[in-house]
Amino acid sequence: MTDKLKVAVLGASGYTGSELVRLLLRHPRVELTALTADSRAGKGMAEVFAQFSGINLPTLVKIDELDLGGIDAIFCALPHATTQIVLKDLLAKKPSLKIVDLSADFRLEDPAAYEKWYGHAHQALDLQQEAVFGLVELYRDKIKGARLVANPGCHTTTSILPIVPLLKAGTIDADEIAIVSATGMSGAGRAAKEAMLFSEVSEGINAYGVGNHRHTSEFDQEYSKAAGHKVEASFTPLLVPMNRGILGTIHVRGDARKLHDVLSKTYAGEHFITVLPFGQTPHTRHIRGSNHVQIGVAADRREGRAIVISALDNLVKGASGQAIQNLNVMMGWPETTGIDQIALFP
Ligand SMILES: NC(=O)C1=CN([C@@H]2O[C@H](COP(=O)(O)OP(=O)(O)OC[C@H]3O[C@@H](n4cnc5c(N)ncnc54)[C@H](OP(=O)(O)O)[C@@H]3O)[C@@H](O)[C@H]2O)C=CC1
Ligand SMILES: CC(=O)N[C@@H](CCC(=O)OP(=O)(O)O)C(=O)O
Repeated sequence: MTDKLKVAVLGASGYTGSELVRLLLRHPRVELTALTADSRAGKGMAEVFAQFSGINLPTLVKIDELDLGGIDAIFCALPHATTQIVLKDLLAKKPSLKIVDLSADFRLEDPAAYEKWYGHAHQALDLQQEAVFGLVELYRDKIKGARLVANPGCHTTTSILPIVPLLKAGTIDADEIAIVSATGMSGAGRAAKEAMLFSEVSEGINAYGVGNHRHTSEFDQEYSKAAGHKVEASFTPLLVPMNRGILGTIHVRGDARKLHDVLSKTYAGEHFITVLPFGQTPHTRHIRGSNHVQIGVAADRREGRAIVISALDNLVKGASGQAIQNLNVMMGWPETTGIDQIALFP
């Protein structure tokens, strides 16, 4: 037990926090030392999530009750804006902490872009500059030496992974990328919201954040870096009445066979990314509960255009699984440690 990394999960009473606890309980090199909550502080995990009944876990405490002396690393699963204030304070108290943050607070490199998309000035600019964008398959080397890693958003992980290699290879027209990304409802978190009630969401599907969803800023940043010039993709998220999963459908201009070839070669050695045979496209059922991403490429009937489809679980590769993959890289552990389970199917 003594050589295990002592880990705290901030926001363990939320969806991504509880998913971290579920996954970390199977991680052989981590000891879950502290769990925090806000309104649910003082409760046991089993009172908040019955799936943890009978499991021995620390009681949920407020963040200011944490004993940092006994903590080596932190997963932060708190709301945007709150996160930057909390992490600035914790790192000032204990600079040696390793942190993987699941919020959007440290994903954008440009403070002006943050201010534009999030409506206020960043409160921890030094940390924003220090943070590494936590998409392991693209930034593995930088993540290795990082103290603070910013896990990307779930919609963005889904559609950055297939498009960045194509932009780097110059095989698609950077001015013609249109993403429609369908998400399950757990992406909205556990806090009660009228728009997320069963009767508001079931038996229907709707677009939201049309033309101005804040994830657009992450696409702009990563697509522009890959292309070497400014890229602005079109992005429309859809809310569908399922619990987990994201399916990104991306329309591009390029030769479908070539795109498939580039993606197959790029991801040939990646454990968590599967490029399906040409013409075959993924289903969210086949990645549910796993850290895997499945990518398909099909030819559009219009010559010179292609359709790329990508699927992942928003709570795993889109959040908590990817966060653990990041910690594994930061610690120099095998990248799949604790997160190599196959999807839950049917
Ligand atoms: N859900 C998803 O699929 C994804 C979410 N994310 C991001 O991850 C983060 C967490 O999301 P999610 O788990 O869905 O959110 P939830 O709403 O389910 O959980 C939020 C957690 O934060 C705690 N909390 C809320 N306000 C405060 C505060 N002021 N101080 C301290 N703790 C607070 C809550 O405590 P309590 O319940 O006790 O009030 C709860 O534990 C967000 O930044 C989100 O954008 C990123 C990728 C995917
Ligand atoms: C259904 C739903 O509301 N989903 C969230 C995505 C959550 C996520 O990945 O992203 P952030 O960490 O950037 O919040 C949304 O569209 O804002």
